[in-house]
Amino acid sequence: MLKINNLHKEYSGGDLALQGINLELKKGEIAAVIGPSGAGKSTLIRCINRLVESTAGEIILQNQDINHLNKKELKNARRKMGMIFQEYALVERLTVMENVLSGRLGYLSFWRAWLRKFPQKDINQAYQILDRLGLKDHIYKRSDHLSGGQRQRVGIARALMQNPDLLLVDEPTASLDPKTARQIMRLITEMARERELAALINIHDVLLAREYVSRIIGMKKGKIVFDGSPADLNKDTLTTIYGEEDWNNFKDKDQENLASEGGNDLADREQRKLQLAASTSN
Ligand SMILES: Nc1ncnc2c1ncn2[C@@H]1O[C@H](COP(=O)(O)OP(=O)(O)OP(=O)(O)O)[C@@H](O)[C@H]1O
Repeated sequence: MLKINNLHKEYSGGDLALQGINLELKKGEIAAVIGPSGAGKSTLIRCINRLVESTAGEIILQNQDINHLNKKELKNARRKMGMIFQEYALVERLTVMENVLSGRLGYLSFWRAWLRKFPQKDINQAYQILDRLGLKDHIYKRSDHLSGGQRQRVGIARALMQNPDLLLVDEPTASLDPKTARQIMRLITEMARERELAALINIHDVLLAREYVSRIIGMKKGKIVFDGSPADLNKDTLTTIYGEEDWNNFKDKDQENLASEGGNDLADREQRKLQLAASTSN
């Protein structure tokens, strides 16, 4: 559903953020993008919906060449791409419901959008999604009265309201505590699976990526240097992505992180330990 061919991005200051990215994502496929700071992860995600204009290369989304769409065509194509941001990007003074409904703005006529006059079916859909995401009791609260985890759920709900085919997710857990981060990552991947959405998730937390997605894309200096399953992440591949480090401790660190993650029930933690053991056994 998404095919990226030889994508380049050079920022005006001369930074070569993307240097020949080739990538294909199938319908319903969820991939995490990992890599050191400055690798180009955010730039890649933002080039796909043209929040950042790429310098060369092709982005084919459902047979449309995104880089060559006019304004109206781009508006329509963007409806199919739900974006979830690290800092939530909510309108703070608006309620949860108003923020979620704004995911439908791209579908309304100019006057309906101007007057914020949403059809009843959109309002019903918003209630359903908010219920599914555990926000039923917060629907009419102002967004700035919510916790970080609740705000990110609103961000997820708004993206889902677009009825997207692709989720573009930029560091969704970076501002959250470890337990909330896991809940958010679980929700994003669950919702994508339920709706058969493809998703590209830029995330710094390798453990979370490894736990929740089956495909990991590793970037370094604007290039893809790893594309494989979580089980393929080992000392050598981590060194390729992040550089030299004592990765022997990586497994022990997993266990420490588990121990410090208070509040999870035992079964959940045992399950995670088993997954970690399986993925580090080679
Ligand atoms: N708006 C911009 N103008 C100029 N250079 C930029 C801009 N945004 C990013 N860059 C540069 O492009 C390169 C890639 O940045 P990008 O933010 O995509 O990396 P990243 O992997 O997402 O990093 P991080 O994990 O720290 O967010 C970096 O060298 C960065 O300095």
